[in-house]
Amino acid sequence: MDQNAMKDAVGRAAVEKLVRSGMKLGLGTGSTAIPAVRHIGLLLQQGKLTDIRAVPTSFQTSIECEKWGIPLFTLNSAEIGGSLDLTIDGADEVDPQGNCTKGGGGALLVEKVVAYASAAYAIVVDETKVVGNLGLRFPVSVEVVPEARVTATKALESLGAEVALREALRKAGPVITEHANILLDIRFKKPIDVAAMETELNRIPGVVENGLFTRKHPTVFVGRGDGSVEVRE
Ligand SMILES: O=C[C@H](O)[C@H](O)[C@H](O)COP(=O)(O)O
Repeated sequence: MDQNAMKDAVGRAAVEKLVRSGMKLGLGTGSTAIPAVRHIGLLLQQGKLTDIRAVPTSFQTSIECEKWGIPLFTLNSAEIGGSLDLTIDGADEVDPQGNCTKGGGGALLVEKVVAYASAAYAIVVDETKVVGNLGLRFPVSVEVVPEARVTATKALESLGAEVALREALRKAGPVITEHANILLDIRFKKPIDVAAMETELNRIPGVVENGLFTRKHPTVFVGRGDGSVEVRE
């Protein structure tokens, strides 16, 4: 089974197991979360799901919801009231405890606000994302105000990280996030205390948010090459 089919299968499995009519849902970003969004859209169109109120985590997710007619709100909307029943999202890496890193698609800021406002949290990944320790192979994303690029880089290096400014692919210059910030990609040479590091990174002046997600205990859906989906509660 190829990776796209795996992502479809894992997204569908999470929706089938967890999404119910009447829910206030946070919807994630990226190539693994979007198939879950599509499946919700399909179930709505088929009348198998009703009364879904969705909060998207990015421009990409909003567009997908618009395509499917999924009713969109913000966390501030009266219909949402700042709390969600469930959020389904992807991840860059996930460890055996369910801690994860996010932000490979640049959407970590709203993703974290939405995740931490959700009663239940589900992560959908393919098996290549499961690691023993976070941040050694795939970098941890750190969203920083542009004015703090150099000072934040120095502070991150003093925490033992290798730091790289995320460059845009088809534009000269850095990636600019949906909130007009830059992204620093940081990689560690040895295992870190992920919960402590999530707090520590946000203490650096100019850091808006970081891609370590350690304060929720998600249900993790892992798509495997043989087409099966493992559910880790
Ligand atoms: O900023 C993007 C998000 O955190 C994504 O959920 C994460 O990067 C995983 O994306 P994908 O499923 O495309 O690998």
